[in-house]
Parts: sequence; structure tokens; C-alpha cells
Amino acid sequence: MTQVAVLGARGRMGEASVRAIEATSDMSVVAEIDVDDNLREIVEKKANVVLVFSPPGVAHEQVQWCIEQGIHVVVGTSGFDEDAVQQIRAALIERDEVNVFVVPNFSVGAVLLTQFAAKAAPLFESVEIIEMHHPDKVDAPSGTAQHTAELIARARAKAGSAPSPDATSRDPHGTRGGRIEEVNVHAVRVRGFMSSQEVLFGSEGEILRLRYDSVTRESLMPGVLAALRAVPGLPGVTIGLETVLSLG
Ligand SMILES: NC(=O)C1=CN([C@@H]2O[C@H](COP(=O)(O)OP(=O)(O)OC[C@H]3O[C@@H](n4cnc5c(N)ncnc54)[C@H](OP(=O)(O)O)[C@@H]3O)[C@@H](O)[C@H]2O)C=CC1
Ligand SMILES: O=C(O)C1=N[C@H](C(=O)O)C[C@H](O)C1
Repeated sequence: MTQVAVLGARGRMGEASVRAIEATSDMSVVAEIDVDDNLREIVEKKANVVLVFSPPGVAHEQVQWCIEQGIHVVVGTSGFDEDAVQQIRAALIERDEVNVFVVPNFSVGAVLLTQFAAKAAPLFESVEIIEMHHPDKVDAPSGTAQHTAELIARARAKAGSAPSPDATSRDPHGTRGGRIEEVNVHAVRVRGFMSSQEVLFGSEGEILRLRYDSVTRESLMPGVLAALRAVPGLPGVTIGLETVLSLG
């Protein structure tokens, strides 16, 4: 029986995850940690895996703490970019028995979109990302958009693609969006969305539009459970649910 501790347990993803884990026959929740709870409970309750859905501002330090305690970690919190992953790798040098699985998005649709986008990336002149989320989300861009932009940029660099053409020389309000490794990213926060993303590709005379929509947090639970089951067998740092889905 895998004993799971959930960080951010009373938040939107934490609550849904506790319910999903408790409904399995091979995993149970031994610690539900939220703001003001003591992390020591994770060790006292003998958790084998920690699932992290605490806010981006606190999750980095908490992941480091879990590594120091020798406990595997599944990171759901957004904002674990290349720098953050490097810090995890550095911490694992001292604790090479610990595995960390960073999952920018637990939705199968989102994982497939990201993979398709990386494939399409060198084949079009232009690419931009639009991510759409609920207005209670505290960070932008989404971790998913960050991950997608990094994979697109890597695929374009490998193919020697030129940057997307853009004649804009005046944009006093920043309406062209943010840039992640030369990919323009636009973050939308509108009530009614849960999590959606579109990647637009274009060449002369044609547009390819890739899109996914997650409309409930329950849609992410198969991915959460798959990641929790997989992490003990994934040495070091692994990024992206595609590893578990045998796609990437
Ligand atoms: N990988 C994926 O597929 C997904 C990732 N996410 C990411 O997960 C993160 C959480 O999202 P969501 O559940 O919507 O956010 P919520 O704000 O609903 O949940 C976060 C919870 O963590 C609590 N918290 C605050 N400080 C601490 C602390 N020091 N230790 C433990 N818990 C703390 C918050 O309490 P309080 O509100 O009182 O501050 C809140 O209950 C975000 O980064 C989001 O982007 C979300 C959905 C899917
Ligand atoms: O905050 C959210 O809701 C989500 N956050 C993750 C992200 O930043 O990509 C995953 C999903 O998009 C939902």
C-alpha cells in the first residue's frame, strides 16, 4: 500500500486528489497538509510519496525539504521551470535514492497537445500559445504553457528554424504577450474556464490550431494516480506525464 501525503490538501487540486487516492485500493492518504500545518507530519505518518499542490511561492522549498527527508515527490504545482529543475537535480546528488516527478499537466489531452505541438513546431513559420484559465489562478503563464513553449523552442532550435516573423515595433501595452524562449505566450483569465490551451501554427496560406480543454479537475485524476504509482520506479528527475503514457 502506497502511503501518500498531499501538500495543499484543502485547495482545489488537493481536495480532488485526496478523494481520488482514497477511492483506490492500492494507495491511501496518510497526511493532508495545508497552510499552517507542520510538514513533520509527513515523516511521522511514514508517507512514501508526497503529492505537491501547494502554491508556487512555497512549493519549491517544500520539495527540497521532502528530498532531504528521503521521500519521493510528485510535483503538480506550476512554475517548475528549467532553473527549478536544476535545483532539484542538485539536491538529488546528495539523496540519489529519491525520485522527483514534475508533471506540468495531468490531463491526457494536454499531454497529447504538447507532444503534437513539438512535432509541428519546425514545420511552420509562426507559432504562438494562448493559455486560458480560471481567474483564481495566481500565476502566469501556466506551467503547461511554459512546458509547451520550452518543447517548441527546443524542436525549432534543433531544426534550425528562424524565429517567428513579427514586424511589431510599438506595443506600449504589452499586447503581444510574454515571450518564453522566443515563443509568444498569451495568458487569459476568464471565469468559466478551468484549463485550456491553444497553440497556433502558421505558414503562408495555412493555419494549424491545436487545442485542449479540461473542464473538471476530475479529468486530471487518472494522471495524478498514474504519476503517484510511477514515481518510485522513475530514478532522478522526470518531467511530463508523457513518460508514463509511453508517448515521449
Ligand atoms: N499539474 C496539473 O495538472 C495542475 C496543476 N495545478 C497547479 O497546482 C497548484 C495549486 O492549484 P490549486 O489547487 O488550483 O490552488 P489552490 O489555491 O486551490 O490550493 C492551494 C492550497 O495550498 C494551500 N497552502 C498555502 N500555503 C501552503 C503551505 N505553506 N503548505 C501547504 N499548503 C499551503 C492553500 O491555502 P490558502 O488558500 O489558505 O492559502 C490552498 O488550500 C497551482 O500551482 C496550479 O497551477 C492546478 C491544476 C492542475
Ligand atoms: O491553476 C490551474 O488551474 C492549472 N494549473 C496548471 C498550469 O499552470 O499549467 C495545470 C492546469 O493548466 C490547471
